[in-house]
Amino acid sequence: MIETQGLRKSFQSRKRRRAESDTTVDAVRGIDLSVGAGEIFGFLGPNGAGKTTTLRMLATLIRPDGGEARIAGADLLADPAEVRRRIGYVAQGGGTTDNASAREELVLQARMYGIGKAQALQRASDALKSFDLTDYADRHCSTYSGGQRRRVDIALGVIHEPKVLFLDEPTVGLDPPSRSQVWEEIRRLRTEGMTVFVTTHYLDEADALCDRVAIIDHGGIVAEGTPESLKREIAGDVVLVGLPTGTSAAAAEALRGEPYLHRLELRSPTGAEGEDGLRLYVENGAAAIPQLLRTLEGADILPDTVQLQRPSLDDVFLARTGRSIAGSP
Ligand SMILES: Nc1ncnc2c1ncn2[C@@H]1O[C@H](COP(=O)(O)OP(=O)(O)OP(=O)(O)O)[C@@H](O)[C@H]1O
Repeated sequence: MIETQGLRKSFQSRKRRRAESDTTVDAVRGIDLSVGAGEIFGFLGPNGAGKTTTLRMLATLIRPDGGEARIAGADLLADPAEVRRRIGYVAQGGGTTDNASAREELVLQARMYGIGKAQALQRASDALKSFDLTDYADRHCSTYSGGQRRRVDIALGVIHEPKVLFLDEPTVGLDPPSRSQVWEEIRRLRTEGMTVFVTTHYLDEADALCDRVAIIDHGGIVAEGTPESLKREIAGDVVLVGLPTGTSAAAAEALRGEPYLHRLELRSPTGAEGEDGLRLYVENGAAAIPQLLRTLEGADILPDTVQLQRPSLDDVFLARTGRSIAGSP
């Protein structure tokens, strides 16, 4: 449903002062993607990784500098108007106006896609029902909660029944219940046969919502697969050790070479700067913990905390890039 080869885009960032020269930002550096019909496909990466730029190219809002793409059977470069008819796009900030109601917005959006008045009214009222918005349908959008407004945004994105829906960071700023409701709406669209391409920098969102995930960093894909298959790459368990300040280098030194240890990162359990800790990738966490405690005791180091975790998508990102998504700028 979405196929891309070598898609790329650079921006010239203008000089701030005369003495400075213009610089080129390679926002997307050749991306190959293949998204099947009816999939929820996640595009996961830290801020500035190139997610929005990729999405905006696929949604025909900016022209790629190179590469090719076909979306819902139409060619992105040769026939962007046809691509536009077959897709829906919901931008990060959404598209609702304060002083219009959800019903008015939906009817207007349907009319803009050339749908007749009677049918537009019918589609609006069907959408209000399926997105659970009927109770506030005729109030101004300015009175809606963040979650209600987000549901209106998504309803606007699918009013013309597109084959593919692009969502840019759909749950930013939402509280946990609203977030779950938005996930439910996205899953419902999948059961109706829609293909959904969603960008996110939330690890749990990619993990819980998406059938497949591509992880992007510095404009390139660093890993791709189902959340489960990506996590399986990181064999074994993760043990997070919180340590007294100033002891992590000595603790790492003491543990290096232990037979049960696959890899070791100097990183506090919360990822916060200034805190000491280790992230240990081990074969079997329950067996490794007593052994590592003995080794640390032998080096006169008493950990503050020890936690056992299953690998997360952040561990996949860490393994591929040496950095954490959660700790990236
Ligand atoms: N119009 C522009 N002019 C110059 N640089 C740009 C422009 N748009 C994006 N960039 C740069 O391209 C890179 C990728 O940006 P992009 O917005 O695609 O990232 P993102 O992964 O969507 O990040 P975020 O989650 O913060 O939105 C960044 O370095 C950004 O500063």
